Amino acid sequence: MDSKIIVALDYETEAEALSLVDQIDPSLCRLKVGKEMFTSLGIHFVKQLHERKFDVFLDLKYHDIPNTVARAVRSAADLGVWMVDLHASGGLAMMEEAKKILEPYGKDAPLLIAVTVLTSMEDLDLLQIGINASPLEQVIRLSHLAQRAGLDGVVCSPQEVEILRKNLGQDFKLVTPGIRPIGSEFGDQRRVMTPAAAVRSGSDYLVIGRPITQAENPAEVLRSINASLQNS
Ligand SMILES: O=c1ccn([C@@H]2O[C@H](COP(=O)(O)O)[C@@H](O)[C@H]2O)c(=O)[nH]1
Repeated sequence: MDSKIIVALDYETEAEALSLVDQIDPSLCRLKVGKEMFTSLGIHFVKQLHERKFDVFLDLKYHDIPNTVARAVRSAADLGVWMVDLHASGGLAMMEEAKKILEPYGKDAPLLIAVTVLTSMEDLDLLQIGINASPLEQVIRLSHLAQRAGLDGVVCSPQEVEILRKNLGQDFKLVTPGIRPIGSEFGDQRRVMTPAAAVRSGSDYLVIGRPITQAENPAEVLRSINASLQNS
């Protein structure tokens, strides 16, 4: 099975994360390492996941001058991650330089995707940082920019997937956090959807953290979400 689920391993300790990882199989999901675990554990942790044959999405959301971001992306490629991301709001030149530095890696290059508008943000949040556009308008604008830079896809809310798919084609990867199974708490997420609805809308990958990681039996919840996607 090639699961669409990417589990966001947002844990305080390596032991907690590995206790889940060691109960599951790479056919059930890919794994996302974000700022919390990478800051405390670094590449050693990513290597442990690779040793267990999991594909790793390194979610550090780079945002800096083009040279700095491109070099960070190259380090991610050298680490052998499956996917890596940057913020589209860093601009076209930054995204182009990051894409260019991956050319020597050919088919071994990681997927390079751009974060558009964080799924925790709504209209007011954008207004407060000087963006007078709805999240949807801004996501569309930044997704077109990412595609123009040659990136492989974007991170967006599942609520934006249908329209992006029509505009950007079948091959452009749409990676969606903001996934909340019925009955689970939204927490800080705002632009959300259930796993099955996200898949029906056309999401390529569903990033799911707390609904799995904070569950009493995370491995069981992962299995049941996978099962719910079989008929979507
Ligand atoms: O727009 C974005 C971009 C990234 N994320 C990350 O996804 C997970 C979601 O975790 P949940 O616990 O399911 O909310 C988390 O690691 C975020 O850093 C996002 O949520 N939204």
